[in-house]
Amino acid sequence: MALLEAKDIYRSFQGFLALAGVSLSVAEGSFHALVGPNGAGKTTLFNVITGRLRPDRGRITYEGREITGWPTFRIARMGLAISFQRAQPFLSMTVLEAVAVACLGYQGRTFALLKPLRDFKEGLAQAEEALQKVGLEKQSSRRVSELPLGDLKRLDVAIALAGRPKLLLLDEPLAGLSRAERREMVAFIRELLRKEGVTLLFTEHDTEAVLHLADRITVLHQGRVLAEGSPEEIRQNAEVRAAFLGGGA
Ligand SMILES: Nc1ncnc2c1ncn2[C@@H]1O[C@H](COP(=O)(O)OP(=O)(O)OP(=O)(O)O)[C@@H](O)[C@H]1O
Repeated sequence: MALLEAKDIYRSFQGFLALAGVSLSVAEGSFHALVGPNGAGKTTLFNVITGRLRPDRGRITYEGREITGWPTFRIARMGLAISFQRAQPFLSMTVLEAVAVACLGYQGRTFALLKPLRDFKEGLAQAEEALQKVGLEKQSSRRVSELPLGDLKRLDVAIALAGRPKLLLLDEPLAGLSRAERREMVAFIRELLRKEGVTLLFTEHDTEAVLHLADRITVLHQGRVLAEGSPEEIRQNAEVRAAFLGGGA
């Protein structure tokens, strides 16, 4: 069954068509990659799915419910997680505080004058659990801004998992990592999400990692779906090889 569906999505920027009728179906339990050369429209589609951008046309459904145009926070509360780690306010917090604040945010709580301590303690307990899941418990009192990139990416996942999502969206989770770190990150994502039963939709430029991690791949090119299939089908698709895989992107 499809957990997420995008149907015939159009989105333009000042007359430039970034998405020209894209459809995508993410099956529950799958690891689905969205790939394509620079400017193909991947981030724009992510932003439309998560409510950061409104599509000009088309529909997004999640668990069979139409969510097109819903605000991001409402979509997040339905169990569709996106990463927050690069948001400025998080950088000055400790690792534990960043995850705790995210936990409270998912539950629609804030630091009000009344009951803040009890809520925050609950948030901290959940945050500790999330940090253990990603192996960052020893870093919990470090500032987010001091973390090496590999740990920042794990924090990204911890923050997303704190909302107990069904679907996780990761935009280039391996960007900036060394070859060895990328391998480790792929194994980490795969094991953790399988254990948690989380469906994954991700973008990534590292072709080797995509072929290892994904069980379904959609290839975007110039705002359109060029191909869709299993890693093996995509690897053998001549059009894809010409437009993308052979291009070293
Ligand atoms: N806010 C914006 N204003 C104007 N043009 C935009 C905007 N956002 C995206 N675009 C354009 O839309 C096209 C698709 O961009 P998008 O960022 O979705 O591509 P992408 O596939 O994510 O690329 P990359 O792999 O480089 O991140 C690009 O030509 C980009 O310049």
